[in-house]
Amino acid sequence: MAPPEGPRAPLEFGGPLGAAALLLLLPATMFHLLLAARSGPARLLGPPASLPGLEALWSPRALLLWLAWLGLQAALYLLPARKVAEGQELEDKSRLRYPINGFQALVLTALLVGLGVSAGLPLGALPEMLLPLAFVATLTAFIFSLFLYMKAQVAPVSALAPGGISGNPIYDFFLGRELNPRICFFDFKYFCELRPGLIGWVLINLALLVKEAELRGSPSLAMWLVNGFQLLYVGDALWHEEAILTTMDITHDGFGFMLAFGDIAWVPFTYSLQAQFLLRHPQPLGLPMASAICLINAIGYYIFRGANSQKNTFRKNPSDPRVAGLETISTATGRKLLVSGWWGMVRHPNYLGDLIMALAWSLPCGVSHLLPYFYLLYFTALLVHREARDERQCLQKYGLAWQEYCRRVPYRIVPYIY
Ligand SMILES: NC(=O)C1=CN([C@@H]2O[C@H](COP(=O)(O)OP(=O)(O)OC[C@H]3O[C@@H](n4cnc5c(N)ncnc54)[C@H](OP(=O)(O)O)[C@@H]3O)[C@@H](O)[C@H]2O)C=CC1
Ligand SMILES: CC(C)CCC[C@@H](C)[C@H]1CC=C2C3=C(CC[C@@]21C)[C@@]1(C)CC[C@H](O)C(C)(C)[C@@H]1CC3
Repeated sequence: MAPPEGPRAPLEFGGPLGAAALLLLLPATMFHLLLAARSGPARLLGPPASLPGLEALWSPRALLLWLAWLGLQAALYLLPARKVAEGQELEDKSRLRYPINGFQALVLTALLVGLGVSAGLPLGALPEMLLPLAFVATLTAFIFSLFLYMKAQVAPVSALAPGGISGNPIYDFFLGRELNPRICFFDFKYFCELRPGLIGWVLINLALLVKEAELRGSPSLAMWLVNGFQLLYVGDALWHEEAILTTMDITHDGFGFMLAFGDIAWVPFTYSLQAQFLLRHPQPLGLPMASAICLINAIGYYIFRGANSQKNTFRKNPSDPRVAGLETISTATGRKLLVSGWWGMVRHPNYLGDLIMALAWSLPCGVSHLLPYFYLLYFTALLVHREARDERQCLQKYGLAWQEYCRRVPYRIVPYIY
């Protein structure tokens, strides 16, 4: 269907050229990281020691395993949910409904994996399959994004996202045209954002821990910390699953290659980079340092969770006693903006907490290599860019009230610094 007339959102990521470059660069970066983590020098910058042939990338066993994983997560998504939540109001004033059973999917997956392992499933063999698994995940992301692009051609105009209707096929394929592509109750974006990739990430971490125990007798303290911190992060995301319904990805961004690849390939295979690194590059870690890193993670988590929960509670019910006493600014839309509490400290306190946790995930890997700090570097860039996008949208939405908020809360992410 033709895109709507009228003002269009400004092009992001350098427009069609930037999008075309990212289509190649993102998968290339992911494979570079996978190869670097298993190589001796583990260099973040510079070419990998050797390039894999097709036989190292393509494996029918990996394809089967990958399809079984997607099938399992889809089946768990379709199980009866403890709650069905309503999303934000859409342009046509309707609200979509979403099953809240992500945490249940995580627990059931853990039980199934536990059963499998006790029946002889070799979890420690998974790290050897990361390359072909990442390859089929990338192929799936391309094919799936093509399907999403075609599906959007026949979707009603009201179902399209503001950012993905430039009319340029490469740009729209990358950013995603349809806001909430679904087949019946199955919401592709919501499913992909929280299930196969996020749960896959902790499963890969666990497999790396098991492999380390096989190789060295027991997992290292550093490996335990990385596994524990990231499991907490994923468990928290699934426990607070409903909160994702107010994030930018669900309310504003279309579902195209960027999110499809990000969700199902980038997250599991690059977010597990620290554990991949530790398997081949063991790092000594004493108890005092480990305790300090735990404290950093706890501070980050406290800020991240406090800020996200405060905003969610406020958005759901501004007269909830937990947020009713906070200072606010009224906006012309009828919605208010918090100007005290976490959201009075900086304009994105949740990003600050997330970044502090990112640092804690890298520190167990020591300071001899830059590679395990990739997540921290990438994530800083992602959040700075995301913050700028969000500010633009908020200024458009709230106008003068947003300017007043920026005046009262001048720092974006880090108090007195940025
Ligand atoms: N690990 C990862 O790879 C990633 C993690 N994240 C994490 O996801 C979480 C969600 O991030 P994201 O969706 O980017 O953005 P936020 O959750 O920060 O949401 C931004 C929205 O919050 C509302 N808002 C902003 N300021 C205020 C205020 N003062 N009072 C009330 N509402 C306000 C506005 O929406 P409105 O007014 O319409 O409600 C704004 O558009 C973050 O914790 C982030 O760190 C994000 C990206 C990647
Ligand atoms: C591949 C590209 C460079 C960028 C892709 C970005 C995506 C990987 C991220 C965009 C927003 C995300 C969120 C989470 C994971 C990463 C992606 C998909 C999130 C689910 C992680 C867990 C958090 O608790 C959260 C708040 C639920 C996150 C929501 C945003």
